[in-house]
Amino acid sequence: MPVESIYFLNPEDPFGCLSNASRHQVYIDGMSWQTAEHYFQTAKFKDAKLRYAIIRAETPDEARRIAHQHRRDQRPDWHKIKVGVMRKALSAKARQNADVRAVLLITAPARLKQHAKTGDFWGGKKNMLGKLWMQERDRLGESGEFDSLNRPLPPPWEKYPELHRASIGWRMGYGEAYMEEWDAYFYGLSPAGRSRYQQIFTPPKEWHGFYDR
Ligand SMILES: Nc1nc(O)c(N)c(N[C@@H]2O[C@H](COP(=O)(O)O)[C@@H](O)[C@H]2O)n1
Repeated sequence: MPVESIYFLNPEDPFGCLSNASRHQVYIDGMSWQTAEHYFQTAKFKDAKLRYAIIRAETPDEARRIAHQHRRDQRPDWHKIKVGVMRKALSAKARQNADVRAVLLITAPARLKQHAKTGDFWGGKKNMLGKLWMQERDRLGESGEFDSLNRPLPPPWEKYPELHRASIGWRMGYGEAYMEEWDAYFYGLSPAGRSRYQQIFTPPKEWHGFYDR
């Protein structure tokens, strides 16, 4: 089954809380930051005055604008550390904001992509921001139900497409063993998890009504 892609960029859009510009505070390195963007843009500099100007910027766009204006004063190792800085920002944002965490987890197993208008690093071809979000999603779901949905057990029609629904193979041999495994997996999910699973794996015509058995 093809994996869908979810795009984000503007904070007002349905998955906009994944944008660094969304209005979610983060608490990192002993202080509170207005947005993840404020934290990220400030981290580029060592100069205290400049850092202060970015910290106090009224909007995340303004923080980014000031940082870009002073590009030449960036710390020399910035390109080596920037991915780690971004990872730290996203992790704090998801762990400290329940609404962001809920949206992030419900995106599974879709691919996350920043719909950047400019640049190919955080969005575009490289899509580093999307990749970091997916890594954070995996970490958050590691021991929980969302991990089961990230790596779902495929439904019987995807696992053994050679067996038609009425086949005796589902009552004997490998089909039977798989059906037992699948039942244990599916009925082990919460009602919300089962509902999400059914959205992801819509049965083909032959298997219509399967979930209502
Ligand atoms: N608003 C917006 N529009 C674009 O087209 C973008 N590519 C981005 N990217 C975001 O900007 C931050 C990093 O930028 P710089 O490394 O300072 O260029 C980061 O939050 C990206 O997600 N934003």
